[in-house]
Amino acid sequence: MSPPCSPLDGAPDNGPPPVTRQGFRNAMARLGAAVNIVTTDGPGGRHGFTASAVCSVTDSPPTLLVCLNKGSSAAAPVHANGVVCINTLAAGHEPLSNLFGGRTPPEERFASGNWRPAVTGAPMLDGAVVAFDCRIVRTVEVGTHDVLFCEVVGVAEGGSNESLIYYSRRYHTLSGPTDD
Ligand SMILES: NC(=O)C1=CN([C@@H]2O[C@H](COP(=O)(O)OP(=O)(O)OC[C@H]3O[C@@H](n4cnc5c(N)ncnc54)[C@H](O)[C@@H]3O)[C@@H](O)[C@H]2O)C=CC1
Ligand SMILES: Cc1cc2nc3c(=O)[nH]c(=O)nc-3n(C[C@H](O)[C@H](O)[C@H](O)COP(=O)(O)O)c2cc1C
Repeated sequence: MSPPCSPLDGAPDNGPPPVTRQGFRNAMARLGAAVNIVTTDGPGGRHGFTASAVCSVTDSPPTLLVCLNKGSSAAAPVHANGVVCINTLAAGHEPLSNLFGGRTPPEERFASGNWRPAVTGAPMLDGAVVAFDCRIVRTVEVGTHDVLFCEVVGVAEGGSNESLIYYSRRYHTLSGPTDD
């Protein structure tokens, strides 16, 4: 019987393999993830960035985490405002994802899509699969990123049941059940 999975490339017999940045990224490219636009607004100004590194932490209190590159132009506004809205993208939002994932000035990013302020003031996207309005309750610095722990103070579920997924460095669409 064949083994359940192949041996890891480059794994020596006597210890853990060295993992390079590129090796880690290649491995991470094998994981599918929802695509989100994480927005903020307040005294630090309006900003937003595309993020796949978003994860549920606990339901009591309802908390998500977001990993934000410290070098991103969104980092200073996010920390100054202390609030974010995590907008999970639907099928057809690929251009919006690229806009918020590229080196585009913040105001040009918000020229596309319909945005309205959530209770915290962070922009919420019309047509998102779901949007989580959050206050940042804790930040932990790990390497190049800040891990933002975000307490969810409001949820808006959208009408679309087709989610945008990032997998193998490309966008895909995942369909949920239909009502009929
Ligand atoms: N967590 C992050 O900060 C992520 C950043 N990106 C950005 O988008 C660009 C294009 O990404 P891909 O086309 O997927 O090719 P890629 O080869 O740069 O990344 C492959 C995968 O590695 C992970 N990754 C990439 N950069 C990372 C980082 N700085 N820290 C932690 N994990 C990271 C992500 O899961 C990503 O999908 C990347 O160069 C990166 O700047 C993309 C996904 C996640
Ligand atoms: C599909 C996708 C997923 C991404 N995920 C993350 C992420 O989880 N965390 C992060 O800090 N940057 C992530 N990025 C990169 C940021 O969106 C991008 O660096 C930022 O919007 C542009 O940086 P700038 O504002 O400094 O120009 C992602 C980009 C793409 C296209």
